[in-house]
Amino acid sequence: MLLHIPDVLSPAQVTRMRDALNAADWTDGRETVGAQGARVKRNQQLPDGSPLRRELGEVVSSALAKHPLYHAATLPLRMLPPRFNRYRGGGHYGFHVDGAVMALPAEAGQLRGDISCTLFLSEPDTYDGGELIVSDTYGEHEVKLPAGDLIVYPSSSLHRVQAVSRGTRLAAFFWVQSLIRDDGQRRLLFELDTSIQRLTGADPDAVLQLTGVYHNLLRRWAET
Ligand SMILES: O=C(O)CCC(=O)C(=O)O
Ligand SMILES: [Fe+2]
Repeated sequence: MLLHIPDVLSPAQVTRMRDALNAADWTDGRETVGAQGARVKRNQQLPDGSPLRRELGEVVSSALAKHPLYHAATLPLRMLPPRFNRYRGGGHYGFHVDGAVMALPAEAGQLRGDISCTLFLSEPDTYDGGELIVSDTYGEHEVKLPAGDLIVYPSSSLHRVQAVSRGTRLAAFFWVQSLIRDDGQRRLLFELDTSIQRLTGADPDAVLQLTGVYHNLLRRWAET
């Protein structure tokens, strides 16, 4: 499921983040991928160990923790601390698939990447190109969102970032291991949850029964 989650960061948070990123030291994005990814990746990232990455990553993580739509859509079990990237002057990232299993920091074990996330930090009219293109069984989807908005999509999808021919595209990106590994099951739960929210107040008995169904499906399918 490809889902647009608006307003993860406020305009003030985005502005503060962009100011800090514009003054930051950047490193070659190829440092965090294997040989296959390095062949198609032409962007820059904040160094993994940089204090700024940690500080801004915590702002993103705590904004997500408070976002009901993000929780309903991803059912997160754990996430990799966000990284930050920058594309400009023709920077791009060709078609690739994200790694299936990644190491968590501080030897905290591993994460299975179920869901890939990009949080846009530059306003779309300040750069040309930079669309995230996600390919799935229904074709290719082009995504370019307002600053502060998030796109989530299955990590199993091939995806790429179009070259940025004017301006600068800044973003945060990260991976989530979901309680629900299967994208189809996660989508069903999300649709059920969304309908229950809409019904709330209308028919308390029906809402109670459907809430039971939701939790019992989650109980069947969740892996912790
Ligand atoms: O910049 C983006 O939107 C996506 C980056 C990406 O696909 C990756 O780093 O694996
Ligand atoms: Fe990727």
